[in-house]
Amino acid sequence: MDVPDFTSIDTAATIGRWLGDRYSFNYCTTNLKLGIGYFSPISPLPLNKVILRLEQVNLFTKLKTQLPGNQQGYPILRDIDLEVFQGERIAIVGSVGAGKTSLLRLINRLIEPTSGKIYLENQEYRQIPVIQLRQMLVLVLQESKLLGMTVQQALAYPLVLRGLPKQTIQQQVSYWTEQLHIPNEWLGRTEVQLSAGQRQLVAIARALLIQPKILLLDEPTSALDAGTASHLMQVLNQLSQTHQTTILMVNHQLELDQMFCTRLLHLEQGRLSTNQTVSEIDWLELRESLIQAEAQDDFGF
Ligand SMILES: Nc1ncnc2c1ncn2[C@@H]1O[C@H](COP(=O)(O)OP(=O)(O)OP(=O)(O)O)[C@@H](O)[C@H]1O
Repeated sequence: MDVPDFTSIDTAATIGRWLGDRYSFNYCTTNLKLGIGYFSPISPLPLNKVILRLEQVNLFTKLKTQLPGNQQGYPILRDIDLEVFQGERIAIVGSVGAGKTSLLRLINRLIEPTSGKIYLENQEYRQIPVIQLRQMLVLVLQESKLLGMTVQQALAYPLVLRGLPKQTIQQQVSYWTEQLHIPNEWLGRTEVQLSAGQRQLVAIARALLIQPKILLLDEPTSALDAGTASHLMQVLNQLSQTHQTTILMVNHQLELDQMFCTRLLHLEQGRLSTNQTVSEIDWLELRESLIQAEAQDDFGF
């Protein structure tokens, strides 16, 4: 995408169009559409089991130099109430710095809320041993590390920790690498020998190998080409339908959110302004609101 032409007379309109492309229903999704064509229709979910619940969750980050009168720190997430049903596919959108990644990190317990409670299958987070929590939910961030391992070792590692027999581990690794079209040549490579997109795909494969109940994905297609992204979404779609895996995904491509997800959360300055099923969303209004918020953040209008 080209950057705006700041010399243009109609700068605001140019920037608006530029930002608009980012939230476009067509941007980067031409090939995705082909993939989406393969999606089996989203079957109605038996929304009968709440798997995750957030109650009045607030997150403040303390600044090193606190301003007088602001001893609480900087607000990142405010008054988040959320119920997630098993098998839901939830898109999280919001402009830069709205708190999307922080929400995923909270749910994955990489950070603790300043106040409020989080429950997984009705058990309060602090009562669940972290090791057990890590097996139930997995977070894939945009930048994933292989921690000095080869791809093969990194993929096998979570299963080795579980003490599974070598043959089972090999079968599982082969199954998921095949599913995600990860070629055998990558298996001997280390992190520095992989592109950003290859690393992203390997990180997702590793998450799927853990077979979590909840999969947290931070912009899972950001480094992938359209064809690979489309294939990934098909795999995730199938996983969600066959295993009732719950997926929460930060993603800026609204068309993909509309096709793949069952519900959408819109975060605005740390608050949940929208929490609706995809059929209830006014997509054009949402797009406009995202563009406006970003223009305000970036350009002050
Ligand atoms: N460890 C931290 N210390 C201080 N502030 C932080 C920390 N982590 C996040 N923040 C702040 O919290 C806010 C939300 O950050 P977060 O990364 O969750 O936003 P986001 O919606 O994921 O943004 P983006 O779309 O740019 O990834 C930002 O203002 C950010 O500067």
